[in-house]
Amino acid sequence: MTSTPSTQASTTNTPADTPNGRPLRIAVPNKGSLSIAATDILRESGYRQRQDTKDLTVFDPENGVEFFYLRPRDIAVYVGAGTLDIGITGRDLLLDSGAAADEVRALGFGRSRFHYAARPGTITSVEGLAGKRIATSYPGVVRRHLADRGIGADVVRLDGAVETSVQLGVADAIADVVETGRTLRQAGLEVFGEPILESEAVLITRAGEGMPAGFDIFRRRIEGVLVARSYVMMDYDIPDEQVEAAVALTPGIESPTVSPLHREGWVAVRSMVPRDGAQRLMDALWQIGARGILLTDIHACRL
Ligand SMILES: Nc1ncnc2c1ncn2[C@@H]1O[C@H](COP(=O)(O)OP(=O)(O)OP(=O)(O)O)[C@@H](O)[C@H]1O
Ligand SMILES: O=P(O)(O)OC[C@H]1O[C@H](OP(=O)(O)OP(=O)(O)O)[C@H](O)[C@@H]1O
Ligand SMILES: [Mg+2]
Repeated sequence: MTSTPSTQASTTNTPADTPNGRPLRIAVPNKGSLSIAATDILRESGYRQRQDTKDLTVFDPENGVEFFYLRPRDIAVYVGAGTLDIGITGRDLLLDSGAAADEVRALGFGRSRFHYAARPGTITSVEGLAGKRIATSYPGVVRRHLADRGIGADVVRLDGAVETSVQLGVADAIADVVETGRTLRQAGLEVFGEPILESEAVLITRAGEGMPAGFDIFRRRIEGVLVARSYVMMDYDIPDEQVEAAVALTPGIESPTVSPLHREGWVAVRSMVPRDGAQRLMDALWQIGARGILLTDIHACRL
């Protein structure tokens, strides 16, 4: 990818400058596996998002940001060129683009592995790829992976449905995104070798530049939502003599809140706990005498 695309905001809500200078410009996947989860996290972070999947841009003047809905593959190119300040894209797409953009935060959705695969028994190791044809939509990632290992192979670039290329005789092996493995099985292919990389959605900014103005607030909002998703609030009542044992089980992020109860000899404890394992924690608290144990969702936070 060598060209630098220009941004063309072509909706009616083109922004004027915000009072604090120009808005922060953020690239969001317009379709594909990352699109819905990306707009969900932005909406939960309090940003205005598009109502219609055909909208190309959304201006959010209250928050001083403008969103550009772009092909996920192009997002790193815009951010690397400095045309846009921040992007949400896949780590694999960022690496494939070779753009001058850096991953600043993993976002915990759009997880996948990138693997080589072939018909069982034909190619069973990365070394076995020497002299073969490998079909992929990620030629940058694959060429680098092969070059690092000194393996010469012919990389065939396809836009999608890469798994079918072996059956059609276009390639001997493929390198592609694997999520459940269903597509590979359907095509009669099997992965071999270690995963080439593990990917998920990431926040990216331009490499070598300081963080763009306004980035701190944006990042804090996103982090607030991610923490809120992975933690729950736990409340319980416990006899005084068991408080230390209970607090050891639920240490919270900084320190749990312990408040007096009207009932003599008892206190109420409130603490954030990881969502995973919260039920086991409730069992353990019950065992040591806690009662009235409540779990509630957190929608957003600043820690
Ligand atoms: N099951 C999946 N299939 C494809 N990409 C996935 C999957 N799960 C996660 N991803 C991630 O989504 C990004 C690819 O997004 P992209 O929109 O280009 O492909 P897509 O979901 O295949 O969309 P489309 O094929 O409709 O263009 C990559 O970062 C990839 O790792
Ligand atoms: O392991 P799985 O759960 O089967 O998912 C992985 C498949 O999904 C994606 O294809 P997509 O449907 O996006 O079609 P495409 O190849 O045309 O992009 C990806 O390219 C793999 O083919
Ligand atoms: Mg696809």
